Amino acid sequence: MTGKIPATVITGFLGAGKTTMIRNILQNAGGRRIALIINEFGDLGVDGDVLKGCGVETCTEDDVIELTNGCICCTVADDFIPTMTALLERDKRPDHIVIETSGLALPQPLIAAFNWPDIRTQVTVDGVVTVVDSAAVAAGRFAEDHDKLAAQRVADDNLDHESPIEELFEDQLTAADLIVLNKTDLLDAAGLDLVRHEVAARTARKPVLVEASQGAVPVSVLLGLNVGTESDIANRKSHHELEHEDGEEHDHDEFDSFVVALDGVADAQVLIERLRHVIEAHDILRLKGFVAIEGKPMRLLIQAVGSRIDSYFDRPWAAGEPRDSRLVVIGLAGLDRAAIEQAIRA
Ligand SMILES: Nc1nc2c(ncn2[C@@H]2O[C@H](COP(=O)(O)OP(=O)(O)OP(=O)(O)O)[C@@H](O)[C@H]2O)c(=O)[nH]1
Repeated sequence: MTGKIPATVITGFLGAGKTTMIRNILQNAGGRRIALIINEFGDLGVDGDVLKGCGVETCTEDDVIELTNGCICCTVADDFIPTMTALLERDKRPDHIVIETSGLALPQPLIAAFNWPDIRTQVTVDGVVTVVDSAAVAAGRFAEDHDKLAAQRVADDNLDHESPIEELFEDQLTAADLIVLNKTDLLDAAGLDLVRHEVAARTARKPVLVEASQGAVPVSVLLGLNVGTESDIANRKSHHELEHEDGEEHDHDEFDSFVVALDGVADAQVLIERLRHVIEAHDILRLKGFVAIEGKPMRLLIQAVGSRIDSYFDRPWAAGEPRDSRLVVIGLAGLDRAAIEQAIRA
């Protein structure tokens, strides 16, 4: 075996643009054989599907491995390590491994897993890239919402944290070797300046910041950082690790996710307007999935981050493929599932 295989960990909050950036990496890989490990919260596998459908020749279905368990950090031993081991046993080993964490994952335990004896000898963390939704930062989505927190505390005595979203955002920044301020197309210069300061203020470390739109960062900037991050975990502790130095497990009770299945949808625009309304009424953080529109040969991909909704027909339904319409909904714990399902299906 020649040197260790570099692995890039791509993290960032729900909807920041991780999958979009990875797609850009695959399209510009320059012949490099890249294996992808993708983890998603909410078991619908939308990201894997988007990437498998990206039509990049160098990226075959075999090279996209999905861990649909939701939280890479909690499943490190159960899922991630055997997946990684199997990948390393393949005849054709990848030149580079890219791991997309779920938008709700703490990257720290994942990075620590690279110190497992079987893995450490064969792979090294090239670097941790944290993708930031600059528009969401500018809109104050990661700043503490005191009213909402107070309401959550009333509902749950055990809430020992500050805002779970804010903590997670900071933990993902703290893990970074490189921070991509994405979605700059949605901001003006002053807004971007504010985001730069806000992000820098939320991590004691000083990782490099790059700005991007649609995750378009040159591959030469993203890959080949050569940091060996697994040897530097002591400097990147999460809030949770700092609070519980005994390494107590964290859980995701703070977030909630479920899938809504729809029957035939007649009009895409009507559905999207309805979704916008539901997202705002129920404070949904992320909603995505595929929908069959009656009479249309293509499936509609829906991607909502907060109340910003993107949608496009991504590919024709395959012959014999069930035309299922399913949307994954993610929000803070306590989502009113029955009301949301009813409103989406109305
Ligand atoms: N306007 C704008 N939209 C973007 C940009 N980058 C990504 N998006 C959109 O934001 C939405 C979420 O992008 P994804 O790449 O799926 O985000 P993600 O971080 O992988 O999301 P999760 O896996 O759910 O955490 C999609 O609708 C993208 O098209 C950008 O730079 N500008």
